Amino acid sequence: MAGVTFSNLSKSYGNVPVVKALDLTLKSGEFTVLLGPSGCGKTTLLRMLAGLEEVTEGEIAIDGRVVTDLHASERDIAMVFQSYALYPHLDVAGNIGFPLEVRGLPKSEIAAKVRSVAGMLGLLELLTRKPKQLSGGQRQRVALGRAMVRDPKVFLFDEPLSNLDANMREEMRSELIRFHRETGKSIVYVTHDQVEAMTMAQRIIVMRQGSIQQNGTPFEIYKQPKNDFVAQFVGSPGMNILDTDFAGCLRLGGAPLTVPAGFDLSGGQVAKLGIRPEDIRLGTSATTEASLSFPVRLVDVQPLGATMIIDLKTVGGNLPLIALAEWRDPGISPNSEIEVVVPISAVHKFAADGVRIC
Ligand SMILES: Nc1ncnc2c1ncn2[C@@H]1O[C@H](COP(=O)(O)OP(=O)(O)OP(=O)(O)O)[C@@H](O)[C@H]1O
Repeated sequence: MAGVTFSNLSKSYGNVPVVKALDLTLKSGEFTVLLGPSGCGKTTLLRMLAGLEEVTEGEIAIDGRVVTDLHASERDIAMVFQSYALYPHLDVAGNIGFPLEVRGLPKSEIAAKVRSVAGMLGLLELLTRKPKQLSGGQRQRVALGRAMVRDPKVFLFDEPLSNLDANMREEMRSELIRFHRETGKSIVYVTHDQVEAMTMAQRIIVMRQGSIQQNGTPFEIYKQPKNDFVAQFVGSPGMNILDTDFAGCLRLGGAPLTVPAGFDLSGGQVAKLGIRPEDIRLGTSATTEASLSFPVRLVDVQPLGATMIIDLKTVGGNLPLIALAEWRDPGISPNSEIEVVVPISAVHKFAADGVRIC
């Protein structure tokens, strides 16, 4: 099975670099998600892998074979786009079977392969429909079927679910996970949606401005973000990052903060504290864990259903802080003060340049 290696890979448009000297190896059979904000270079990287975009510098290898200068058709990959890119004049069977028609396979073999793939994707009832007679989710399944029928070494997906409504997205996420489990194929999947990344990926590559910020499992990315950018980008809502400084003691937005014994300040290197919204407890409810606690003002509460987002501001420093808790009456009204408690095991520390301090 196919692993992918990018070596010192760069891409510039004119003199604007969009992928910068990137070194990355993707394991064979892994479901890898390229995650990052709009414009960070994810699609460009995927298109270079697909052979749809020229490389400015560096090398790409699939399965140990250098493909940098090979035409897209010689790379044994299949790409599924956000826009589906189906042929409107062909029915579902025609669209799925198209790559095999091009290869000149016998009609009976094509029909058998199309039925097998359509069966896996729940499309057997729809084989004679045209794309315009299908829902968005069904169209995306046809696009997936057209990629699957080729049995490529690597599947590439470019934000394939972003045109679907929330329910359909959830359903397709489950199908893609099942598809990967059943085929064991290498998948490289581009998205800026961190929920998609967390739910489907075995490995997440977080990108920003053409460079890799972190390469890790979803657990590593969430629990041990390498810097404050990853910490804030991953999570919904993202991690709170609070500026600190030292003036005799640790201060939070200028207000003194008492830290419990065992809270290592790494010789004053800590410039920012990171706290996940779900790790914040409201009120000084009894905890046996060593914790940070400080006063905040309640700004607003936004119920989400099972949970609620609580907007807070630190007292003294006026730093915004978001907490996530089970939906209930917070027991206080806007502008009143309350103590928040955060176990020190849940506090992330970052240096002034944003790099994680372990
Ligand atoms: N053909 C092009 N000519 C010039 N600049 C381009 C071209 N294609 C992409 N870019 C620029 O390269 C940068 C990276 O684009 P890319 O599409 O790879 O980002 P992305 O991370 O996939 O973003 P999105 O999530 O919005 O699709 C962007 O600043 C974009 O404007």
